[in-house]
Amino acid sequence: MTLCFLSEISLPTAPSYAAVATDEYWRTLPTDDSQSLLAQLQTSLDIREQLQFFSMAAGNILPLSGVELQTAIGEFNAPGSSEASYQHRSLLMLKEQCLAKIQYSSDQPFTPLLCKQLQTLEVEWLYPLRNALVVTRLQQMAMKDTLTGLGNRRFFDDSLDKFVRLADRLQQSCAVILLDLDNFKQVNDDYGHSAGDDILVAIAESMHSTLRCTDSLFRFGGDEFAVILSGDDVTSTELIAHRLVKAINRDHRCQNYQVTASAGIAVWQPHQNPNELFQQADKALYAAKEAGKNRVRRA
Ligand SMILES: Nc1nc2c(ncn2[C@@H]2O[C@H](COP(=O)(O)OP(=O)(O)OP(=O)(O)O)[C@@H](O)[C@H]2O)c(=O)[nH]1
Repeated sequence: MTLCFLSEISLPTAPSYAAVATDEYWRTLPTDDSQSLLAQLQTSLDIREQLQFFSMAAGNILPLSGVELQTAIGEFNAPGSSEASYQHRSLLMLKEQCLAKIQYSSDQPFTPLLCKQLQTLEVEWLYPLRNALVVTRLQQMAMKDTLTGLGNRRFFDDSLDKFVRLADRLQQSCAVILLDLDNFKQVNDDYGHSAGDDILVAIAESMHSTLRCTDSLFRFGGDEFAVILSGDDVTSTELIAHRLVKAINRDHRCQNYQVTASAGIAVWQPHQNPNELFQQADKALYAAKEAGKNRVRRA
């Protein structure tokens, strides 16, 4: 028996259902039979955790190799999910509202009886899932800048904290790029606030397409953006900062309004706290402005 699933499991009572479904060992694990699925689902507002509970219960109906949930806020897979010969799809509907599409995979066919049993289980999930979706959506909204859709200042602060702690623990590195538009006030003054907003959106798009999806990009404040890099990407911090500044230079909308950008970068040093790292990047940004704007400076 491969125990590799165990390390991925955060909930002691909810191991990967894929492992449960395919291995005898799991039946000997202590389980809390007194807890119904509904009671378990009600202990969490985290969609991944709920999916784990649900998948465990579904895995008792037939051996499953995967459960995939598609919702308006993202797609989620039960841990250990893999492809199999048979699929069964279902819509999780609550009062004519489609909360999610669910797809089960198994090496056994889904008979009408099994489908009915799965449906009974799905009904138990509807309200807890609805609550988890609402909470997750609200959390996402609280972390987003409404104009550009990028992460906001709060998200940046949380992320920087996490990246620094991770760097410390794994003895890796991380870096911050702070980027501030040059002469942006002039756009608002000359062409109006709405033209300024359009430029901010265009710049967010342009920066987003310049970065890889693993990079974390935030709109930090009015015309300030931030990027956090970690792991191997840190060695390319300077290159990435130059690429971002160039991308803004090349954007025809920025050219039209004569908007450029300055960037300051700082690479995390062991034992530095997030605030110190940020202050360093901010100083470097100030130096880039002082040196004539439209350039990158390193702390
Ligand atoms: N359109 C728009 N403007 C904003 C928004 N948030 C902040 N601003 C404006 O952004 C400008 C930022 O000010 P500064 O950073 O001092 O202006 P700047 O001209 O870029 O100055 P330098 O950084 O020295 O080049 C201010 O005029 C703010 O009113 C927003 O959401 N939309």
